[in-house]
Amino acid sequence: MAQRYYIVGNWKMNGMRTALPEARAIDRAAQRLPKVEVAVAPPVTLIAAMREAVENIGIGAQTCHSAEKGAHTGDLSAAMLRESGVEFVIVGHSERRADHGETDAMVKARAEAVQAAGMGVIVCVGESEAQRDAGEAEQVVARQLAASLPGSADRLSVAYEPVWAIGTGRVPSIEDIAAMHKRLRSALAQAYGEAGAAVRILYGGSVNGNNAADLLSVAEVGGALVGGASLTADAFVPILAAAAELA
Ligand SMILES: O=C[C@H](O)COP(=O)(O)O
Repeated sequence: MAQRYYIVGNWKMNGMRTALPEARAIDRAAQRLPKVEVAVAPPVTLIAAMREAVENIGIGAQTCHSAEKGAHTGDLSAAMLRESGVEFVIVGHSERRADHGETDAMVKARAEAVQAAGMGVIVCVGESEAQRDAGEAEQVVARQLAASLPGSADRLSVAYEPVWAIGTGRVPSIEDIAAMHKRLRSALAQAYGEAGAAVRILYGGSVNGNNAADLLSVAEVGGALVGGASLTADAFVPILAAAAELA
């Protein structure tokens, strides 16, 4: 494949300072596996310490506000996150959409704010189990993507995460992942023309060391967004190794 696999660990609301040795071990593995682009999005409270602790992995944030500043108690702007040491921000994760009512329009605005601050952005989309069962997964996700995408493909990645596969140990069939990623690729071409081809499409949802090779082998899967299995080096490094093996 032309681009390096992009393997991103999303620590969600996990990790105190006692987790920093895990980040250091992931960092050492990433140094040994230069064919893979590795990143971790820790909770905001760990960003500064992780910045000090690692050299070979990217560091990201898990969400941000779309405004530059103002009366938004508890929120952080893209520029603040950049100053704190991150290079990318995940936006539109299904947990943000469900827990905080983030709409497609909000996701789009956040993605544009992240780009305006000069960082990479990962826009997440995915169907519910009911939508998958109703045979509507592709249409729903394509619609969600079209409404969530920023105006530019600059430093953009997309993560396809079926909601029902997150943290459940269940993954879609290889055929279903292939069909969805193909659909997303054509949606990106429609949105951005030629520039859409450079956008990496990650798969997320119960990725682990045992299934990573199969999932990353699917056409148009350019990496993975990993939750639970990114919290320890023991679980995460086998995923990085699988990507390196395929690179
Ligand atoms: O952002 C990561 C995803 O929500 C996947 O989480 P998971 O690997 O624990 O299923």
